[in-house]
Amino acid sequence: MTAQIIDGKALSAQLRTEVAARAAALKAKSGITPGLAVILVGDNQASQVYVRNKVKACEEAGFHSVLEKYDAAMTEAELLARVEALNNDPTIHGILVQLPLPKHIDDHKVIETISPAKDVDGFHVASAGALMVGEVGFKACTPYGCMRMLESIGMKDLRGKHAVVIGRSNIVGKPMAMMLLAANATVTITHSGTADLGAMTRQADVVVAAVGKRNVLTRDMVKPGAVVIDVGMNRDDDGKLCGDVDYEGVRQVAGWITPVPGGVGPMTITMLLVNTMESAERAANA
Ligand SMILES: Nc1nc(=O)c2c([nH]1)NC[C@@H]1CN(c3ccc(C(=O)N[C@@H](CCC(=O)O)C(=O)O)cc3)C=[N+]21
Ligand SMILES: [Mg+2]
Repeated sequence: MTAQIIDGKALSAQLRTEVAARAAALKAKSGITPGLAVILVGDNQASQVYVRNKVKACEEAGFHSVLEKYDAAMTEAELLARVEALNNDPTIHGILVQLPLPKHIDDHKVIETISPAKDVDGFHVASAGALMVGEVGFKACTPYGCMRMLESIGMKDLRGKHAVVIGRSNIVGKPMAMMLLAANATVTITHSGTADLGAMTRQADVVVAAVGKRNVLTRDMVKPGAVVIDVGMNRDDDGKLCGDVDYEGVRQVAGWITPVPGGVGPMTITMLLVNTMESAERAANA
C-alpha cells in the first residue's frame, strides 16, 4: 500500500473559489473590496516569484492588491513609515512584508509595526499571543494551511492522536504545535536538540516536518498509516524543488502524504487570502 496524496493545489483551488464568493458577497453588501498590500525590499530571486504568486492569487479572488517594491538600500525608517501609512489606509485590510529583509533592517521591529488588525501573516507578537491563549487573531498561514489539509481528510479533531512537529521556528513549528494542541492532539515538538528523532516520529499519528533540510524524515522513522505533512522547501542535487521528507521512501509506509511542490506551498498563499478576507469582513462589521 502506498500513501494517499493530500493535494494542496486542488484543495487550494476549492478554498480560493469560496474566498472569491465571499469577496463578491462582501462587495455587494457593503461596497468593500478586500485589499492586500505586499512589500518587497531588495531583489531576492525566490521572493520575487512568491510575491508575484501572492498578487496573482489576490487578483483571481477579486481582491484589491498593491505591490510595493523597494531597493535593497531602503532604510529601516523608510520601511516603517510605509507600514504606518498602510496601517492607516482604509482600502488595505492585510499587510505582508516579505521576509527575509536586508540585514540592516530589523525584521522584528517591522513586524511589530504592522497593526495586529492587518497582520494577515500572523507574525506579530499579538497574533502569536492570541493563538497561544485562544483569542481571536490571525493565524500564521503555513501552519493554518496544514490544519486545513488535515481537516480535508477528516482529521479536524485530533483527540487521541499524537502529533509530532519537527522544527521550532516562530513562523511554522511553534504556531503549528499550538494549532494541533487546540485541535486536541497530544503534541511533541522536536528540534536539533532532540536525542532520538526517530523514536519520537515512530509514535506519531501525524508528523509535520518543518526544518528546511532534505531527508529529515525517512521511511524507517514513520509509523505505518501515519499522516505526513511536508513544509520543507529545498532544492535537490538537480535543482528541483523538494521538501524535508524522503517522499519516495515515506510514501511506501505513510497513510497520507503531502507532495512538494503542490502541497503546503499553495495552501500558504490560500490562507493569506482567507486571513485578508476575514480582516475585510471584520472591518465591514466594525
Ligand atoms: N512575510 C512573509 N510571509 C510568507 O508567507 C513568506 C515570506 N514572508 N517569505 C518567504 C516564504 C515562502 N513562502 C511560500 C509560499 C508559497 C509557496 C508556493 O506556493 N510554492 C509552490 C511552488 C513554487 C515554485 O515552484 O517555486 C508549491 O509548493 O507548490 C512557496 C513559498 C511564503 N513565505
Ligand atoms: Mg534582519
